Amino acid sequence: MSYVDEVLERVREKNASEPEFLQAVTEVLNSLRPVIDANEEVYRREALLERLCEPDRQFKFRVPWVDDKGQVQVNTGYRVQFNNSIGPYKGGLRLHPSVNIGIIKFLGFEQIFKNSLTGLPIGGGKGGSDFDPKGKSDREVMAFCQSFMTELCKYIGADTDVPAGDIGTGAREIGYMFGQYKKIRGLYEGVLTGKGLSYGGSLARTEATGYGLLYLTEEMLKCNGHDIKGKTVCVSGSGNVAIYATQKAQQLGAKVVTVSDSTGWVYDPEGIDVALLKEVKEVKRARLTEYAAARPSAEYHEGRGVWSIKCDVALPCATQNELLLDDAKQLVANGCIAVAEGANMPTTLEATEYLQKNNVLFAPGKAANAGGVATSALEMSQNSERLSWTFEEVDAKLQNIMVNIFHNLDDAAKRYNMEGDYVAGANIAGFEKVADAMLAQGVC
Ligand SMILES: NC(=O)C1=CN([C@@H]2O[C@H](COP(=O)(O)OP(=O)(O)OC[C@H]3O[C@@H](n4cnc5c(N)ncnc54)[C@H](O)[C@@H]3O)[C@@H](O)[C@H]2O)C=CC1
Ligand SMILES: O=C(O)CCC(=O)C(=O)O
Repeated sequence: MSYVDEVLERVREKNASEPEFLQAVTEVLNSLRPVIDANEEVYRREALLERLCEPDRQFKFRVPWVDDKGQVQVNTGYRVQFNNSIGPYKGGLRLHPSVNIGIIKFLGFEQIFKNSLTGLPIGGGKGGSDFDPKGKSDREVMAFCQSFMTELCKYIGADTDVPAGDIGTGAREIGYMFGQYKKIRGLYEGVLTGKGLSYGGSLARTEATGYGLLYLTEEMLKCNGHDIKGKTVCVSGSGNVAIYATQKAQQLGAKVVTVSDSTGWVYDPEGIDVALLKEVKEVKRARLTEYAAARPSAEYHEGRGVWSIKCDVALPCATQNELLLDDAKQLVANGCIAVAEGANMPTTLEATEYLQKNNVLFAPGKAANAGGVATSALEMSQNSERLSWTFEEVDAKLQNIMVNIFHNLDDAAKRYNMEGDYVAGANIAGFEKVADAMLAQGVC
């Protein structure tokens, strides 16, 4: 049995109740086969893959807090410190009722390769809680965040582990967590990214994941003889990533015609009105029904359906496993030429394979959405040097990083005779640096 198959079997046995983690490991290890085969003796002796698939450590803790009625509520908090061979653990905090250890492990595992692809010195980690900020008052969100940080602050620090936002964690939550960290630890340091601009945040971090997604998509299209200008784009989600992906796509001359949330979706053939979307989602924290009510050209539909709309480019920006095989078939039938993942692992393995087999350009999330964490690393640099850069400086660095990521994964795929397979290219390019660092640092 090959080394990859042996490790996959062991990982499946050990993590049988964590389907998302198994999905992520299976995708990565399968596409690394040519690299592993070429170095099998050393990797096997050093148990490199076993070490890569086992987090350095994981924390699970109780998060008690008091709601507005005086009732004590209890949630579960997690932080998985997956791999710090190339830098301090770095990765977001997800606040969503679906959060469990398997989801945090899949996200932390993906983060190792994504962070490596940025070219910046950051390792992989992820955390979160099953707390749902939706429908909670600001006071309740603050109470939760303070309690969450009261425990988390024991394990993190500007040079050890630097969390950030993810689903359900935006500037408000990061602010409350930063305040609590500072109060308990007595340190004013860059322990979190995505901070507000008045206390150490970076310009362009809010926009970075969505903008970065478009910079990479634009480069991928250009290198394959297409222009983003004039293209019709379907976006899913309507959170941080979706909003700024939509904004940048429209700035680049494309037309975005859909967005969605967990209850429904909007089709707006005249193009999504970003100012209205921001008002509904960022200011009012309301449902998309409010967008449709205020926009005569928009249709609102319950449930899922974004991928049924004809488009040239699809940008899944909501959550994992939201683009299924049937969606992929529909996209291909409608003439879609490119899919770039704004979310983490939004496309199932079967859907990805189908898209690739049908010559749809496919940019995986660990490359396409790396602009967020890359800009977080730029925020860490600014915090360390006690300076802040202009929006234009950060945006230019982001653009450069995203274009480089595309070329690195394109080159990696070509080196292993898999030209055009950007999934394999991203995994290989991300893996090589981490593997070198792990081997150089000995058995640890
Ligand atoms: N915020 C960031 O900088 C980064 C985020 N990501 C990923 O992008 C994705 C979106 O994250 P954000 O925009 O930050 O979160 P967000 O909390 O701002 O927005 C999440 C969006 O997804 C939708 N959503 C959540 N669960 C859903 C479901 N089950 N079905 C349909 N829609 C659902 C929500 O309604 C919302 O529109 C996630 O996969 C996240 O891990 C990846 C890289 C960086
Ligand atoms: O900005 C960060 O540190 C993390 C962003 C994130 O969670 C992600 O890339 O999925």
